[in-house]
Amino acid sequence: MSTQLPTPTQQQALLLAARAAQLKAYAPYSRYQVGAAVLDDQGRIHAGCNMENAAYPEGLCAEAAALAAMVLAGGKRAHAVLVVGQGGKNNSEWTTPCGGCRQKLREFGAPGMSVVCANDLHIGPSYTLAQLLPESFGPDHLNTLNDAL
Ligand SMILES: O=c1ccn([C@H]2C[C@H](O)[C@@H](CO)O2)c(=O)[nH]1
Repeated sequence: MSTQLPTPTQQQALLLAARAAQLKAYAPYSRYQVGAAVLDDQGRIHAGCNMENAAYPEGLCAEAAALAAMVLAGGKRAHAVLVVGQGGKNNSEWTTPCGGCRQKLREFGAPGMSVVCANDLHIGPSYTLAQLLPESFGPDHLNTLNDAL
């Protein structure tokens, strides 16, 4: 399976959308604002931001919000996702998706989907989902359910 790195133009479009979303993040508790943008099977981009809650576990990650926007718009598969968070000291760090978001991306990722990590200043490394979530569990394990789809 070949990895589908987004083109430089697509990466820039994803970064712009994710950055715009990041600026709208509701993160009063952690003060860690995250934006995410997914490129769907129709070439469209859907963005999301994190949304925290006074009851802390009820918070939502940016990747989950972006995937929900894709689903709402009728998108079926994410071909690429870009996540942007704060870059830490000297902007030398990148936000990588949390474990729960890796599983959510597993549900909607096209084969070879790339996960691009960025911070306020730089586009950083890209990963495949297989790198981020090896030996993963997914819809194909639920054969009986799949038969009904
Ligand atoms: O991949 C990630 C990692 C963290 N967060 C959010 C959750 C929480 O609101 C804040 C700090 O963990 O960042 C995301 O949105 N995506």
